[in-house]
Amino acid sequence: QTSSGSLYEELGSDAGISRIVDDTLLIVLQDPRIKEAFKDVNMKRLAGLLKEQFCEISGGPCRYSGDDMKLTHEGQDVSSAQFNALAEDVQIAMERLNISSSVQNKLIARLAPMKRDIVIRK
Ligand code: HEM
Repeated sequence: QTSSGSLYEELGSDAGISRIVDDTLLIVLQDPRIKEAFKDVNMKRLAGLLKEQFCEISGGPCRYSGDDMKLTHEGQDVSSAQFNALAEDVQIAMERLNISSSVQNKLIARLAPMKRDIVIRK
């Protein structure tokens, strides 16, 4: 970890983010709290978009090419508990990849503000 390093670099750049996203989605598909929501979703496509998104929000060189979070999750009826479950799954994936908790917390902190767009239901 260099002093000039962005969160993107701390996460292991493209290869590291790729592993985080792939592992997260495997955990999500086993997670009884949220797996149902993804049963008809093209997971390969979702993985590609999440990689772009995580890269961009961590200060990497990618640009997210998907739909905005509000539009995407409208009609999914995502609850606050489900949002928290997904964030927890991202954290579990990072923990298993031996990413330090300070770096884990930084990524989670950048995902947290998306909650207001993703969760409509109170
Ligand atoms: C930190 C939280 C989350 C992030 C960053 C996130 C991010 C994304 C992204 C980038 C996409 C792809 C957008 C596109 O298709 O253009 C997506 C799609 C989707 N998300 Fe989320 N999401 C989050 C939470 C959730 C939760 C909690 C649920 C449900 C339990 C959920 C359900 C879905 C579903 C079902 C799709 C696929 C929509 C479709 O292809 O029709 N998401 N999400």
